[in-house]
Amino acid sequence: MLYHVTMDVNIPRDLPADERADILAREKAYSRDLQRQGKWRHIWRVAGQYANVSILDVQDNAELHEILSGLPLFPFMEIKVTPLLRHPSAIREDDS
Ligand SMILES: O=C(O)CC1=CCC(=O)O1
Repeated sequence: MLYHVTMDVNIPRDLPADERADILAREKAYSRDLQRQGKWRHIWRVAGQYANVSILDVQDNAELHEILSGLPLFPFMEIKVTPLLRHPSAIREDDS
């Protein structure tokens, strides 16, 4: 199943710099691993915001929840999920 996910990040200003750097490094490794697995298909920065728009391709709601709640930045994110399905007018065969 495909999901459109928006992640707004809000890291507290008083978080120690070394802790912040550690979380960001783990976040990057975690998302890159999922991208390599094909589960995290797209990640885009939202211009002018500390936020991203992502497309995830996972088995079901339970797997999506497991992945999102495992994000190192999860405690500092507001996440919105929209389930997607193929549009009847879509012409790309390799994109569902
Ligand atoms: O910087 C972000 O948008 C948060 C994030 C999610 C996955 C990742 O690598 O960074």
